[in-house]
Amino acid sequence: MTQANLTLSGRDAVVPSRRHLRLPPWLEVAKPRLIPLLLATTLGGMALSESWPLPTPQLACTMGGGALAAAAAGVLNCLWERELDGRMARTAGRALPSGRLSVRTAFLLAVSLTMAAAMLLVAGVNCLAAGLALLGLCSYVLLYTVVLKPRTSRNIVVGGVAGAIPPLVGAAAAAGHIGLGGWWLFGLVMVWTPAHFWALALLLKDDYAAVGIPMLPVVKGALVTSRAIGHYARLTAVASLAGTALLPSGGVLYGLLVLPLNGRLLQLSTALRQQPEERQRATNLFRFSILYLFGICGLILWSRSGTATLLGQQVQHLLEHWSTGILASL
Ligand code: HEM
Ligand SMILES: CC(C)=CCC/C(C)=C/CC/C(C)=C/COP(=O)(O)OP(=O)(O)O
Repeated sequence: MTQANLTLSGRDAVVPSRRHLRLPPWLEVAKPRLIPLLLATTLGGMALSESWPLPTPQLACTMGGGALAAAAAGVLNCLWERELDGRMARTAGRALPSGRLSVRTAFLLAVSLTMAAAMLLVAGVNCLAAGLALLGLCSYVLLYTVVLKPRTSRNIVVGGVAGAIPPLVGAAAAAGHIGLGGWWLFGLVMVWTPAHFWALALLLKDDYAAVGIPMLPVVKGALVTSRAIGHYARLTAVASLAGTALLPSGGVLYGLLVLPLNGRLLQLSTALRQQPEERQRATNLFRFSILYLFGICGLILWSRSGTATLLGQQVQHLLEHWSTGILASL
């Protein structure tokens, strides 16, 4: 398969959900396939607060408002990049560049989604959560899409702050302020983003090079990118362990169960570092990066359940018993 063909089908081969049916134009521009993981990190931010679990109406308003804000951000990103998308193989068929959706309709959709998100979060949650959601929207559209993406190869190191804001929205929704746990998950998503996206960017570098977007693989090549990915993967693995101390309950169990996730992340990033040009290795890492973050958020949520708390206490008792026995035998 030629490079161009692989790049053309790169989207289908790489982005997990691309094999599904095409969505209606007005839904496609909202980038709905990103929203489940963004909401998972929002839930993770909530579960890290002492106020977890939330009353159902507050939980529903937070998730609904977060989804609407992320959708609005996606539409605004597609609006701003419609000309650029039209020139890249992966995105040329999108609703705006292909004319399946008008700019006017998309703009009205973006304004409606933004207003609906703000109203739902202010009325059903609190002003801090609403303000943070709008900050996430603005940082994705203005800071990343408009300012950083076309200018610097480190665009997602800073631009990643946009995708890391949903945990802050969740923490603010649960407790009315952002505690240490919320900031920890914010930081974890920040350091997770480069490995997530640069693995994909390795597969799409011809696309980005053709339109002059200075993604790291275009500017520095596959070897430097794979090294940077390894650096951030290690940073992610270390940062994830802080959850053991920051979770209000079930931290020991979380700390044990996060180890295989980190092992796989480091294994895949090391494999890519050994063969940076091997496209399947980049694909494997990109796909796993999504499962990894779902896994982290799933562990955070589960560790706050009654079952996990009981199990965690037993594991902690066992560990204390073993350590006492080891010390006694020395
Ligand atoms: C600035 C930071 C980020 C960049 C530049 C980025 C970039 C991308 C790109 C280009 C795609 C392929 C999209 C497509 O072809 O339709 C993608 C897919 C994806 N991203 Fe990221 N991403 C970022 C942050 C995030 C964050 C924070 C999350 C969630 C917490 C996330 C979740 C996903 C998911 C779930 C997919 C797969 C979507 C699908 O299956 O169609 N990304 N990302
Ligand atoms: C709270 C809140 C609303 C936060 C916003 C979070 C958000 C929507 C993050 C999106 C991250 C992402 C997938 C960027 C890709 O943009 P891209 O332009 O590089 O992707 P593309 O090339 O596929 O269009």
